[in-house]
Amino acid sequence: MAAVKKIAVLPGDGIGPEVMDVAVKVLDKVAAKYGVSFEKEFADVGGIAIDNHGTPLPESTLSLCKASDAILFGSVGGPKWESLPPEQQPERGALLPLRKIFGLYANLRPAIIFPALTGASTLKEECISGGLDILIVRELTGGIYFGQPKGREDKPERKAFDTLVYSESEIARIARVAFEAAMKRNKKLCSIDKANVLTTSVLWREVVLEVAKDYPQVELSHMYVDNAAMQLVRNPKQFDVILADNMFGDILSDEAAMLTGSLGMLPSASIAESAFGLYEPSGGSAPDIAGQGIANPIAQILSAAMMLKFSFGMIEASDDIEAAVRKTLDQNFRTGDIFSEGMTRVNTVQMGEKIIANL
Ligand SMILES: NC(=O)c1ccc[n+]([C@@H]2O[C@H](COP(=O)([O-])OP(=O)(O)OC[C@H]3O[C@@H](n4cnc5c(N)ncnc54)[C@H](O)[C@@H]3O)[C@@H](O)[C@H]2O)c1
Ligand SMILES: CC(C)[C@H](C(=O)O)[C@@H](O)C(=O)O
Ligand SMILES: [Mg+2]
Repeated sequence: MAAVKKIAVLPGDGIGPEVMDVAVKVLDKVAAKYGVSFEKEFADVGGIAIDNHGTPLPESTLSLCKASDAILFGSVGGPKWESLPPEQQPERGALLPLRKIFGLYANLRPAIIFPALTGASTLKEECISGGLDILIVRELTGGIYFGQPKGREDKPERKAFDTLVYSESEIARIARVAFEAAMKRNKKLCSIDKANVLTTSVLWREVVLEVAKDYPQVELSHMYVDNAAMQLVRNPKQFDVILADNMFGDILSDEAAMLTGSLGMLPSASIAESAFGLYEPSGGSAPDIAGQGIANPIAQILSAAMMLKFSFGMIEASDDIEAAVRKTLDQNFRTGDIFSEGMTRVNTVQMGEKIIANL
């Protein structure tokens, strides 16, 4: 019997608990099928933690994460907590500290168009025919999200500032992750920057070029972020692996999500130097549809699959989940966000049941 893996399950806010419920049931099915055991412990994070404990990242939640092998995260935030001081809000008070505390510097966001979903993409069929498979590698613990100083002054007029800073070691380690990923894929890497304006980007390009010397088989290109945003919708098939800093990667991954049909399809893995990781959908708590039971649970389910692969080394089980998702889409089941004429509309729970039946 394999060692028991301990998972800190943090559903969070909005659609988080709705889609997490389904992902946990998928894990139960995997456990039964593979004769493994997952010890899942739930804790509050984000807005719900503010409501229940007065803080978005309670000490008890943090200790649970520290005692676990991985974190399965839903999403945090929503209108209810938006007027709190920024540092006390769910995003800045819980999600960003978790990323920093656990050194989760490598954020992998695969944007895959399942062939059955080409019709759900906003792009013309010919741009994505044959499917699409892009991996965005986003730096997650540096850049403008964390640089100091950061703050505001109110006199003589209101002024606010964030600092964009990157060191060569931060750039080199994320570049290595991207090159390694490219080696396992189509050996193409596009590094995104704004080197025509930003000094950090000049260093970014310099260091990426140095790391590239260790990966002569990888075809490396550089692209300014504004052009990249345009190229992603013009001809997304030119990309294999995209490497980006924290903020550019945030923006481009939402854009890439839409190519796949919906933000509800895009999972993510945030990993540390060790096998430890936090796994969450790339999208958020979707307050506009929360509480209606209609959210797409696939991003959360595929995030759990990434956890099996990257933190637990359970490649076969992970592939199995992906295959079950693929089969369910081939059977024409669709939540509202990816629904189109002639398909069978299902809600969150039903989508989960269909996927589990295909596992
Ligand atoms: N990792 C996170 O916890 C995370 C990520 C992004 C945003 N947020 C937070 O979420 C809140 C809402 O942010 P937002 O509205 O800008 O972005 P969002 O990602 O929550 O929603 C954007 C759009 O995508 C749709 N969408 C997202 N996930 C979906 C799913 N699974 N199924 C169907 N549709 C889905 C939403 O309905 C909405 O129309 C904010 O408080 C934001 O800070 C949290
Ligand atoms: C909620 C927010 C802090 C977060 C980010 O910007 O990293 C989100 O947009 C994401 O993409 O995970
Ligand atoms: Mg984002």
